[in-house]
Amino acid sequence: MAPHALDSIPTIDVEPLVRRFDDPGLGAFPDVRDVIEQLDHACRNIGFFYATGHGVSRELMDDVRSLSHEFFKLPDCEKMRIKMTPSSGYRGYQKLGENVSYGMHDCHEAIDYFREFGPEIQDLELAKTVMGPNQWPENPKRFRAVMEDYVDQLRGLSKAILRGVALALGGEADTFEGSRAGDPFWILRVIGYPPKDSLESPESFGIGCGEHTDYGLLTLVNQDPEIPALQVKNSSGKWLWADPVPGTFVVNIGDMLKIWSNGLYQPTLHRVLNSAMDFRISVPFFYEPNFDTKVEPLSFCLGNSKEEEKPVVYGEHLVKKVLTNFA
Ligand SMILES: N=C(N)NCCCC[C@H](N)C(=O)O
Ligand SMILES: O=C(O)CCC(=O)C(=O)O
Ligand SMILES: [Fe+2]
Repeated sequence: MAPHALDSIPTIDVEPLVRRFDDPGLGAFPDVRDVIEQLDHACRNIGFFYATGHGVSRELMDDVRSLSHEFFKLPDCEKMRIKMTPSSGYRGYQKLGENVSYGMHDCHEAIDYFREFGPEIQDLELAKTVMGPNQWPENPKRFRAVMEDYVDQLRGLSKAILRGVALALGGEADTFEGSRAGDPFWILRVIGYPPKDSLESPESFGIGCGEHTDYGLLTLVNQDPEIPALQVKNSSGKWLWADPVPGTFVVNIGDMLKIWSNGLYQPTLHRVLNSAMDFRISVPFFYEPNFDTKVEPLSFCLGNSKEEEKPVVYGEHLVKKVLTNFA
């Protein structure tokens, strides 16, 4: 069935999935079935939804963003102490305009954290590009501990949502575990979008973040309240605002889910416009497959399209993206 273009982004209360996460009969509960149906609808038709009932406290979500504000307010020389370079595995701080989307300098500064590799991956030639220690600032003092706690919680939440997505596709709940995504790579991007009229040469930048799809399985975005900035392109090509709804995550699917679902769940183009007068923070968490996994259509998804999606090794896809982002 062709996707049905939605004119608004649905909200899904994922609480039953979170509460019953470890129940072996997960897919049989009526409340879980209800969530699965909503997930299927959202993933087929728009690839985006707001998640409520996710169990991450409002205090933690707010804390993550306010520590990020504090960091970006520091003088440049202090921020540059955790500068991202090729030898840091592209992990660390990038100043305004360093990230590039399709040739335009994005109007944001950011810190990238990537999952650190265990010994099995350390020997992989492919992993060398993004290998290195994560870089944590000395200030704010609580930054590292709070972000690490946040990553732990979002890993658990993403796994729970993906159990629902797996059931929605008609697979077993643990489809995205084990050798597919049981040892998930992840990325945390702490992003700051300055108001454009605060810049000395606004003409040298593109928009906050140029249109793109995300690279992996699932993205969970925690954005500042009251600043509409994120836009999502629906299947009729219309840009919809994903306005902030305090206490929710904006969730979207990534490139790898398209391959695994053989085209049924397509990642959606989105972009960021920073037209507000205030500095905006957004902290997306990207939950990805195992770094060395070969992603190919799931056997029970082959019938979703006449053509078969081409397999890719997730790590190759990521490295290619990272290298073009900082060209
Ligand atoms: N890990 C993820 N998904 N990061 C998204 C960054 C998107 C901007 C990037 N310049 C691009 O064009 O892809
Ligand atoms: O800032 C946002 O709301 C989203 C950023 C984004 O799409 C990304 O970093 O992939
Ligand atoms: Fe994105």
